[in-house]
Amino acid sequence: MNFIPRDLGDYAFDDEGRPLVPQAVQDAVRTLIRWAGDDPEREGLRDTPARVGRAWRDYCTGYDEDPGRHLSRTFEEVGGYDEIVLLKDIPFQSHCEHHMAPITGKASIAYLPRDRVVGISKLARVLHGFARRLQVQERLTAEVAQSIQDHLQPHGVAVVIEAQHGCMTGRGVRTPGVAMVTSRLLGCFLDDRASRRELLALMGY
Ligand SMILES: Nc1nc2c(ncn2[C@@H]2O[C@H](COP(=O)(O)OP(=O)(O)OP(=O)(O)O)[C@@H](O)[C@H]2O)c(=O)[nH]1
Ligand SMILES: [Zn+2]
Repeated sequence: MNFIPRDLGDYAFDDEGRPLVPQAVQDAVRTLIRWAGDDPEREGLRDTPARVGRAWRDYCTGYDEDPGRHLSRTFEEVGGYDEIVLLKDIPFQSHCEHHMAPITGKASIAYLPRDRVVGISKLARVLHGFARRLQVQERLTAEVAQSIQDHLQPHGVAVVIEAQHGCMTGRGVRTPGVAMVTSRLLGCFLDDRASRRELLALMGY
């Protein structure tokens, strides 16, 4: 799993339980403020470097976990249920690795259980574990699908993500209102047309 050790020191927390932000991180934010054209010493910006550091710890908590761990607790007794399980339109936020701009969207995650199911919230937890990192949407989609495949070994997995990229709306091409759609289908959803049709109908596509 893709754990990246932070090379700026161990986590430490202040009296209120907030993470302390290393000086190097605060200096980097101060430099960025200067580069943006403002004065990091003016009153309104004085605490901003520490806030930004804490915010980025918060955006990127996915590096602190193996999202697949959420899938380790499974249930076998589900009354013989052997149809598609779909968690639809899960809202999420991520950040693009090119500009570190927000990616906001929704994901639909489905699987066809073989003999084990997971608590349904765990599918959303897996999504957030991969989303709270610097990402491209294609990799996020593939990682969520592969994690479910590896841990549950179901008959099939499908992940469809629709998202808007802040780097396309607030800057650059400045084109709001467009959604990027990505999908990863595995197992029966890839190989079997009837399963795929049923899945896409359930998802509303
Ligand atoms: N495929 C893909 N592209 C992404 C994603 N997030 C951001 N991008 C794109 O990454 C590309 C980076 O392109 P570059 O030409 O290196 O960077 P840039 O000069 O800032 O590009 P513009 O955004 O077109 O101004 C841009 O086209 C972004 O729209 C993503 O999740 N998947
Ligand atoms: Zn971007």
